[in-house]
Amino acid sequence: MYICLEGIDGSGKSTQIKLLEQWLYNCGHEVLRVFEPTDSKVGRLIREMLRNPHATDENFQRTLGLLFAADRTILMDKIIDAEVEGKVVISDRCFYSSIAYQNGAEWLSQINKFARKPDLVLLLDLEPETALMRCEGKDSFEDRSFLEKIRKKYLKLAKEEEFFVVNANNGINKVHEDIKRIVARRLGMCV
Ligand SMILES: Nc1ncnc2c1ncn2[C@@H]1O[C@H](COP(=O)(O)OP(=O)(O)OP(=O)(O)O)[C@@H](O)[C@H]1O
Ligand SMILES: Cc1cn([C@H]2C[C@H](O)[C@@H](COP(=O)(O)O)O2)c(=O)[nH]c1=O
Repeated sequence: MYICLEGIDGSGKSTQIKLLEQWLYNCGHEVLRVFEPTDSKVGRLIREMLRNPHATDENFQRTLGLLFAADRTILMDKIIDAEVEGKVVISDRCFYSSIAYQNGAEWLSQINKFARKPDLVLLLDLEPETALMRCEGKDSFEDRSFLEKIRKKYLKLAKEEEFFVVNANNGINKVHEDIKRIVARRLGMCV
């Protein structure tokens, strides 16, 4: 089972994924936690590029789209191996981040054709204003109007791809409870 948490910067993905990992582990599941960009050479290059002040330029975004696809392709073996071993894979972002953040769904789908689609996607949804207040100015995408656009794209994707939308305006514990309920149902567990 491959589960992905998506959402704009500062929506609480890292916080929730750690709680989810601990809960799944306590319930007796073997878990692999991954994140994108990864800590591969390509992932580290991406993080460096994200510090660029021109990060929202069109060609810069195209280059990032290609690098994210490469980074993701490298990650796939690890995910597939873990699934074969019966682990639950939980991922902080996946292919859908590229669709939301970079432009051009068609060419992005082409270059991501080796990326496995998650079995379950949870979208942590909240207003960019709140997300920005929670962030610490970590990278150059943290701009209100930009995040507004990204949020709209995510909500559109959620309808098209049947994501579970979680209200991330709530407190950490309530968001965790909501996520647990959705994941438990999918894994056939009781909460
Ligand atoms: N539900 C919540 N209510 C209030 N604060 C929260 C909540 N969830 C997370 N936070 C805080 O908001 C900040 C951002 O959270 P977190 O790093 O988990 O988000 P993220 O989606 O992983 O961000 P990014 O995409 O930028 O890495 C952290 O300081 C975290 O403690
Ligand atoms: C996977 C992926 C990520 N991004 C962006 C989204 C964020 O601004 C950063 C990643 O940092 P975070 O700590 O996980 O928030 O990268 C993107 O633009 N495209 C992608 O495919």
